[in-house]
Amino acid sequence: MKQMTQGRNSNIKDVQNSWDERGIAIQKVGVSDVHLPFLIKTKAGSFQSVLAKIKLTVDLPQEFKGTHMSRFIEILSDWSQKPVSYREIENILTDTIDRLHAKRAHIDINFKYFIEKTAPVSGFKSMLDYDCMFSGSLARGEHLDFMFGIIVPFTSLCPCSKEISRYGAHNQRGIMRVKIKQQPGRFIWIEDLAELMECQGSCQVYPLLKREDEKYVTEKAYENPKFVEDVLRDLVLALRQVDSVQWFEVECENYESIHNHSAYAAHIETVDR
Ligand SMILES: Nc1nc2c(ncn2[C@@H]2O[C@H](COP(=O)(O)OP(=O)(O)OP(=O)(O)O)[C@@H](O)[C@H]2O)c(=O)[nH]1
Repeated sequence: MKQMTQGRNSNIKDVQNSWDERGIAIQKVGVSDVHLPFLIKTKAGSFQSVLAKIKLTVDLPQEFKGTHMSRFIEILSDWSQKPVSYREIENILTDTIDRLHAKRAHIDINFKYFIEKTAPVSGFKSMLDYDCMFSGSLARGEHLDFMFGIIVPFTSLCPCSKEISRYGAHNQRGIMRVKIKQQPGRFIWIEDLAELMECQGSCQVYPLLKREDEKYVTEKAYENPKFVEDVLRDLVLALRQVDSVQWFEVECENYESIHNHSAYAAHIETVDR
């Protein structure tokens, strides 16, 4: 789909290329809220077709009036047909720097990714959706600065409620948001990070549960009560164990069933190796 970007319409004025006198270099200019089908590489060696929401930008020197917006869409349209993961993000950004004659390029790709879950007792299979984000920044001649983010749902059961109540304990669905940066060249599969994260709640969530599964998850959460702080701390310990992780940001949020507000905890860490 790559098209000629120059040499056409030489009789139409190129306003973008005209001079700007305000002396302001722009740090990020480009396109946002671009929705495109993208192919995301899977751990199994294939790819998943997702609906991606994309922001792609470059720097613009102070002397130019405007960037060439059409070229961002040319680039994204080309890449929407090739399976993408960490390495391809670097290639997309190199391509963007070259085609926009820029010094730096940045991309955010947000998408829903599906992973098959197996119900704990019945073994029924179903697909759970995870919100994911690839974010990359590249300057000419430098290493890719890549961040991977994922949101994973979980069940939590309150240890205080369990301790003080004659019956039951309040429990709820929560979410963990994790963003990680890894050593250059290292990459963790979405499937592996999701699995590591969802072990940290009182119990995992599943799209499809039969009665025997429902009994199992109810009792499992009851045997494994956790405050939002417990979930966060266990997640921090688990992320420190992933040897390629250099930096992470973690947020946990419990949509409390006894309040109309959430319990929230957050932590940012540069891992000391
Ligand atoms: N820079 C800039 N471009 C805009 C803006 N609004 C619309 N445009 C775009 O201007 C584009 C056309 O300009 P270019 O992308 O430079 O197109 P072109 O000159 O035909 O293409 P090239 O030969 O690749 O430079 C259209 O894609 C419009 O989307 C804006 O606010 N800023």
